[in-house]
Amino acid sequence: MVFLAAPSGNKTCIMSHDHNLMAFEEHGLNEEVLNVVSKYVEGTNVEIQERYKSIRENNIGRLDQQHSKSSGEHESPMSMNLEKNLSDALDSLDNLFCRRCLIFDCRLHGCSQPLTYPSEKKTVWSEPEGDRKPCGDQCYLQLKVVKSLSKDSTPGSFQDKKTTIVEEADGILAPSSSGEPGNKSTTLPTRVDCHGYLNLNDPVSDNLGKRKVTKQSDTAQCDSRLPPDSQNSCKKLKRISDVVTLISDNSKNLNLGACDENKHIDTCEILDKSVEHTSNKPIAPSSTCHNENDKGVVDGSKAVTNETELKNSLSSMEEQIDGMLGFSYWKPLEKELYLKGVEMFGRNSCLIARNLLSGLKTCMEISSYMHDGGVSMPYRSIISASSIMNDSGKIDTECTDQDMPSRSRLLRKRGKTRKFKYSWKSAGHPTIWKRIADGKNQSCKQYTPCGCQSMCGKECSCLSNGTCCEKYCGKLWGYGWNFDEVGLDRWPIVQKAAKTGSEDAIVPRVNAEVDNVHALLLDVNVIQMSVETVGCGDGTLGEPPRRGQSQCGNMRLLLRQQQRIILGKSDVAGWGAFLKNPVNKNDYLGEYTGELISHREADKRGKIYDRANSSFLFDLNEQYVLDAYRKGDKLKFANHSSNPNCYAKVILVAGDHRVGIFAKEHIDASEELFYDYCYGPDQAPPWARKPEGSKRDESAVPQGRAKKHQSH
Ligand SMILES: C[S@@+](CC[C@H](N)C(=O)[O-])C[C@H]1O[C@@H](n2cnc3c(N)ncnc32)[C@H](O)[C@@H]1O
Repeated sequence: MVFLAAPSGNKTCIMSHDHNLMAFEEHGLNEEVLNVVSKYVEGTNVEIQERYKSIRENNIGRLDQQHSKSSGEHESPMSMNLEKNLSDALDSLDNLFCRRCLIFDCRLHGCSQPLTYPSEKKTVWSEPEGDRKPCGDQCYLQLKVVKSLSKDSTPGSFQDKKTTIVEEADGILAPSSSGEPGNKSTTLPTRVDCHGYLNLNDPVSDNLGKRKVTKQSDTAQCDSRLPPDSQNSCKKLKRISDVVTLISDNSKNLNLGACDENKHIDTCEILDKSVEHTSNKPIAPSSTCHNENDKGVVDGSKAVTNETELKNSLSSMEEQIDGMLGFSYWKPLEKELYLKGVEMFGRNSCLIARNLLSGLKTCMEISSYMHDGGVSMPYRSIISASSIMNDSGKIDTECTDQDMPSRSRLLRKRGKTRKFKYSWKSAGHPTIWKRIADGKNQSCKQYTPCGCQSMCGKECSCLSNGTCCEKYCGKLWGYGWNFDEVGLDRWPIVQKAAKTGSEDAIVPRVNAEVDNVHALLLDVNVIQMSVETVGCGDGTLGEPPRRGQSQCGNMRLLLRQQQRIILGKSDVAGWGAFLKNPVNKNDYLGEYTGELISHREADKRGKIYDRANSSFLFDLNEQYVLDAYRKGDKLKFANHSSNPNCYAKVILVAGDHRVGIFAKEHIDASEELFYDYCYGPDQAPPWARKPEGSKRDESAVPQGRAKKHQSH
């Protein structure tokens, strides 16, 4: 029984806790449950019982109503309620969780980011599979350790016993492939504890040898001439028989860890009964399962007269077994979280476990579920009450990643009409990416360095790609590395080297492979730089780089090399931004930051802001608007002027559009900063309208680029 309440010592109000309610719903209102719950919540058993009853009475009408509407899913009202809450919570997760930064409410990448598919996910931020480190004791990668151990095995080792369990650990095979010759069959953890994972540290794991493990050829022995349904039933049957055999064989030796030994024995008894029950079902000759291992478990020679009955029987039996073993029984809530995890992180059980199923399922369990057709399980529950068959009679474990129904399809099947948020077309990419998608910038990639051997000029590929120089640009690789990569303590050395060009601290020629450069930079003794070739342009879209600068212009935003800004009472309106130290023309002053919101959202907010005659909206690109009302830096207080001393520029930095504020001229210390909000024609509020006859300052922000949102 899993209780999700606060741990003891931090008692919580039971009846406000859906989870505890669920416990009663699931396990009944008996003494044992009450005892457990009372450990976590205030009150005596009687009080808890009474409170539960009263809350249930209050809720039951509403919940039952919901329940009766459900289409054949046999879930408790409480769990449905939980699912509903979960669905709401997942909505926020969808909207607010940044797939790139892996934080909530990231201000660089905006809301409702597009779904990232596993294949894409890996290239964006996941480590390659091979480099991945186990996420913990219960990581599925731990099974790889077994695999590597087994390679060096002596007689009696895992490999020697031809177990396929270690192969499963690779997380490659889905049960769907199990029927093909040469493929590995579904396997089970050798040592099953309450959580159903393999405890490699336990000598009991050696019991693997006693298990009648499924051999590679087992599944192939299912008659390939049988119809798919029968073959799959056969495989399913075998899997169950494996479990039973495993349990039976090891029942005396297995230490179930936290499990009660008696409970385990009970489990075996029940399993035996289940098996008996199943084996009594006649099996058709055509469905014969010629598996030696199944002997004594399922009589493969008997005829099936009612295949549906068999399937149902298998289904319920497997559920029963799964539930008892605890490792593959997935509650609707967990399935939902799992599905969401796959959407967000791809088939990465480590990340799913850590981010979405922490405390509910281990990485190994998730991995096993994933490769056991788990991806399709929620689908299964929607289509059919049976846990085996779907509408078309295909066994669901046949579903692969590609088969996985999209969330929208799931929702449609549930009768919901929520708008599908994740489509490739509605992707919230910055404008430049859209242009790439339109085919206008085919060669542009996010981190493609320009490779200019000397000062970037008009020929710089960054410019022709429509993107700015990024951190790997040019010869001055050192400047392309941020603090995280070089190390904060070493960065000043790199900077100094870049500025002075002193050859004692540095040696040119760092334009090697990126990885090598990384390595070189970590050891500053061997850093080599070509200092005379600094400068990759200032990263402004479409603008040629500036020559003669002592450093690469586009690094300033990235490196946050900004001026000190002071907040003070404006000479013009409300608060204003002031400069602490003097700056020169074109110096970078700082960034205009805020919440990244859609234009639609900005329109809504703009109406509200306009009523207060104070707006912090800034049009970033075709997709996004920055709203600095709640978030942002001091520069958000810079006021508008048609004759400003600053200008704002949208710059593409490492794939993100960001707004830099630059000095339009020399500015003295303590001066107030102004820039042109660039309101569109006829849209400027009265205070932003130019006096009659005055000429617009065309050198300011280009029209349609960095401009205040058109609300006034
Ligand atoms: C981004 S805020 C600037 C900070 C603002 N002064 C404050 O105290 O919060 C923009 C708002 O400041 C006011 N504002 C900015 N420039 C102005 C100007 N030149 N004249 C009058 N009001 C101005 C407008 O209300 C505008 O919506």
